[in-house]
Amino acid sequence: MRIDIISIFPDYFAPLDLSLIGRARTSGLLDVHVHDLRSWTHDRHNTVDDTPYGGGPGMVMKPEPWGEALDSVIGDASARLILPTPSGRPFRQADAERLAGEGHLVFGCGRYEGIDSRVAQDAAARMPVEEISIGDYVLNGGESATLVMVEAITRLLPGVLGNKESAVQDSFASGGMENLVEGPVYTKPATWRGHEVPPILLSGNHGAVDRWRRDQALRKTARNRPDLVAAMPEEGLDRRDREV
Ligand SMILES: NC(=O)c1ccno1
Repeated sequence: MRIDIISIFPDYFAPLDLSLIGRARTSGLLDVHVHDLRSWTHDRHNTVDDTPYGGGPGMVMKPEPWGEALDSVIGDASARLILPTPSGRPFRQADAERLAGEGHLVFGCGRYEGIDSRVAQDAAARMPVEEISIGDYVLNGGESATLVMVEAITRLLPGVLGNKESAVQDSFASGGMENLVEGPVYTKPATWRGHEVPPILLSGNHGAVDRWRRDQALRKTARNRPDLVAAMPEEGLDRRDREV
């Protein structure tokens, strides 16, 4: 997968050199290019914003630099443009799984009051454009949201996680964890400050452990995310599952 990120703060993406993503880049599993939007400005102040038409507070990002940046970055027709914005569709694990199947993603990080809307309109004439929100809150720009989405997406690429099974058991993962969050996890020592690891986990009975883990996932989901329990298909739950 190739990922291009356009931002006025390219240094924001230094974390993409670290840990699993950094190793995926080094190994060639992932090809990430970060671009400074100001590279596509032509005035001595490298201007990227201006006052909004119609008045109002703040500044809007000018379309010209974005248009030139996207023209330059998006060579192939298969690219998909992602625009992080609080007004976008909610980002879910299913989206991370879907986008992990793409060959080329381009993230456009807006700042100020946002990017002139004609940029997305112009881009949509030649590629899929998705406005996506990582949550119902406002950030100072799209950079943090891009980091979140890049991590959620690229960790699913084959070979990035040490054990691909862990992705299958993740909260919200398709294939059995939709609408569920993971239950509690434990490791050695078996006793710590008087707290015991649940004996079932020491039993060696894998079937019983799997059932216990499923039950704990349901209980934690009911406690922390009753909205997900409400969304579960009725046939997947008995009354007990809905209780904490
Ligand atoms: N909630 C979001 O995804 C977002 C992106 C930029 N500002 O907020």
